[in-house]
Amino acid sequence: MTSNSFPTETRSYDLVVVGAGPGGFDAALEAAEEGIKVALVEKELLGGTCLNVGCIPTKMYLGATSPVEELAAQSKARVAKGEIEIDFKALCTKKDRFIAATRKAMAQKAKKLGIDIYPAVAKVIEPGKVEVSHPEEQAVLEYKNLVLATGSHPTVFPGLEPDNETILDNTGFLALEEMPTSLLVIGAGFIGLEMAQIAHRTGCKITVVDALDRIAVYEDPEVSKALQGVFKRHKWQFNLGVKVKSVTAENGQAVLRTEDGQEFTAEKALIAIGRRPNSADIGLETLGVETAGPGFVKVNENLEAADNVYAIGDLNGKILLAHAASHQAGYVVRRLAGKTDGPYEHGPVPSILYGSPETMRVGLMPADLEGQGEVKVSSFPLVANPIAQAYASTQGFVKVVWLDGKVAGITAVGHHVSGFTTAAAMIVQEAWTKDDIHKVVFPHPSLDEALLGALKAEQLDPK
Ligand SMILES: Cc1cc2nc3c(=O)[nH]c(=O)nc-3n(C[C@H](O)[C@H](O)[C@H](O)COP(=O)(O)OP(=O)(O)OC[C@H]3O[C@@H](n4cnc5c(N)ncnc54)[C@H](O)[C@@H]3O)c2cc1C
Ligand SMILES: NC(=O)c1ccc[n+]([C@@H]2O[C@H](COP(=O)([O-])OP(=O)(O)OC[C@H]3O[C@@H](n4cnc5c(N)ncnc54)[C@H](O)[C@@H]3O)[C@@H](O)[C@H]2O)c1
Repeated sequence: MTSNSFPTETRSYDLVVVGAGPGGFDAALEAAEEGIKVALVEKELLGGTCLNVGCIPTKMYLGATSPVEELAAQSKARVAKGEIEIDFKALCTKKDRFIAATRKAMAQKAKKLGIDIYPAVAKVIEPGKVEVSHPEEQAVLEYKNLVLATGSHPTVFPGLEPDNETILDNTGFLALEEMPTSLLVIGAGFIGLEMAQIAHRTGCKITVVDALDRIAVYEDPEVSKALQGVFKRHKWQFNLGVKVKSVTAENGQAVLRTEDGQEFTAEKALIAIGRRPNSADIGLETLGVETAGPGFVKVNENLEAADNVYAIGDLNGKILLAHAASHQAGYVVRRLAGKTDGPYEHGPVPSILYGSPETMRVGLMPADLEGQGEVKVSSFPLVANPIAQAYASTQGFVKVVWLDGKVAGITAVGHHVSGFTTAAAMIVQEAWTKDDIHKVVFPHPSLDEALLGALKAEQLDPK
């Protein structure tokens, strides 16, 4: 990390940002672009969870291994045959190089904008003052405004703790030099399902265990069902509605025991059961900041946790997504620059579970709208779409959710459905009626036409 030398005297800034993930880095960058004097403190790596052990490495793996699924689909349709061999070592090198180059570019951009970067642990010592410490150095930074963007870490419980050799969390999984031959995936959420797909594509046998009775629980139940249907055809073993008692490393194997007495063994286990905020040890008590649940920082309608102290991104627990953190950063900077004085509003935030199939969701689903008006759904199966046919990936559908005749939400499951997410977000944001469909020309042939088909389809009561 290109760093600022540690000062012996106290330095003063208009804005001190703690954490250089998508929230903190974007806040620092946008503030500097507004002419605000900024210090950015990061104790590990520029880019935070997302760049180093989250969004980006998982997508590098999913992208590189995607041809495995595409060939498998064409081979089932008997139009192609053969095998794709993934050079996992080469993939790891490519991923590491790309991430390092991105960090370097980030540091250069920050330097160009005059941001002082401190590679240090930050802690608020009193209102208006942050101590930054490094093994050998320490300094105090004074702030007029403070943005806390310290992110989150994997949830662990006694008995469910990674050693990052046999029992992995996301960081351990992404540090593997070779994929295991079998993997126990504990938690069928975003991380579990994306990482299970990566491992599956390298030939790994997958066993999924979740406390709930369906996978991808944040998705519409029909989407979860379709997703699970595809993974079952991949011969993944599902054990849902099961409470995990412990997972331990025994003789070089991962052994999982459930509360109902079942035992599963595999070469490795992945624990992906949610995230907890990094809110301990950052000096919140000196600011009188309140937390909720496992420590998510409570913020007001302006994302303020205390006077002139903002908490954004995973730390406030509103939406644990990188683009949500960046959007919150943009709002805070506009507020500091005097460009807005209204409350934070974000409109529909899209969510995508990557892989093949993918899921996309934006806006509200029928379960969110109970008792709110006349709710209808219309859908279109991918099997009737020529591009889905061309890719021999016809499992899945697009579903539009209507509230009182206006689009309130859109979801989809299938190969490459993330491609029309931004279009879907705009349609939800503008709350299209059926008449608005003619405002935009949809290209032909395209997967987007499945979205058009769902918008045009008969509106029915939700199941
Ligand atoms: C495997 C995985 C895949 C993901 N994929 C996606 C995806 O595809 N799309 C998506 O939108 N989201 C994804 N996410 C979620 C996304 O990574 C987070 O929502 C996002 O990183 C949150 O950004 P943030 O800035 O709030 O925090 P973080 O990115 O966690 O950054 C916080 C930073 O603060 C630093 N820090 C903490 N405490 C201190 C301190 N006291 N002093 C100095 N520095 C400190 C940390 O070192 C860290 O660098 C994924 C997450 C994981 C784990
Ligand atoms: N593509 C993306 O946008 C993406 C990808 C990865 C992660 N993320 C973000 O990271 C966050 C964390 O991901 P995650 O997969 O860890 O969490 P998650 O909340 O998506 O899923 C956690 C799963 O673990 C299960 N679970 C919880 N406790 C359990 C227990 N004791 N035993 C068995 N199962 C248990 C839950 O029922 C749930 O299905 C997500 O909320 C998401 O916001 C996003």
